[in-house]
Amino acid sequence: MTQPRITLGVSLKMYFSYQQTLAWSEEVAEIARHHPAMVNGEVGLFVLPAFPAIAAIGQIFSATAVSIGAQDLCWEDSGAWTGEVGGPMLAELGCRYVEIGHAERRRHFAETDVQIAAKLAAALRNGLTPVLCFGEAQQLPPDQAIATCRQQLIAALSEANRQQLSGDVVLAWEPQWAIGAPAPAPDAFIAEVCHGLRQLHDLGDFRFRVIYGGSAGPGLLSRLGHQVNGLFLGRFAHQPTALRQIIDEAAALAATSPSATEA
Ligand SMILES: O=C(CO)COP(=O)(O)O
Repeated sequence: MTQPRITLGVSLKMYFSYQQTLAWSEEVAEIARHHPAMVNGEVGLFVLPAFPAIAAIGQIFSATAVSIGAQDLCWEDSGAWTGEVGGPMLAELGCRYVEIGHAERRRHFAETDVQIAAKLAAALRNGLTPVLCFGEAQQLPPDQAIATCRQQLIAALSEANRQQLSGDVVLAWEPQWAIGAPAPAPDAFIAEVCHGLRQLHDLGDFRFRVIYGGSAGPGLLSRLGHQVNGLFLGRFAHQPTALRQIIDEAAALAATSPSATEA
């Protein structure tokens, strides 16, 4: 499948109630139905709600270009895994994306590199595009941040590589210190690290898009230009008007994309 020139993702984390999730999705679907860059596929948007809202927002976004996904999955496909949700059910529900390894899951639920690698393989095995989250814990110079991220990526992709799986993977680089902060990481730092991450070519048989997350909001994409393939949004997409502004910025960027197929 042809990739959008700019990819935007929104994780709603656990911020919204069920009804708030539906109301927000209705407003975003309305934007997506009319935005030329979304209708023509130049700007892609995926939305990751809490599990119970997946089916309902799948209906809301059904006649739009917006893809849906989940914020996590089990590394096993079925069986005695109380409380877990497997990739086959996510695929059945119409998910195209699944987030893996977010810093909050590592921190609060003690997710390990081994579990994250198994989840990534489970996603690919079930035809889901992993949104692989990674990022350095402390502020580091760009070269050290890239080296730290590279190690995390090698670990996260190891099981998929061992099983000779391939496919699209969204690399959602989120410096942990920039998540939930008042402002994103400095523009020049984001640009340099994303450039470095896009130069990593020895990670396996995957097609990567590198998107930045961590207090990303309106204005950032225009400032970064073609240094990134897109953004992974949290709080600053809660207002549909702010998300529309970011989609406008993505559309402007897509229109000046150096490549017809990939930013
Ligand atoms: O973690 C993030 C996206 O998953 C970023 O969240 P914030 O933009 O709210 O910091």
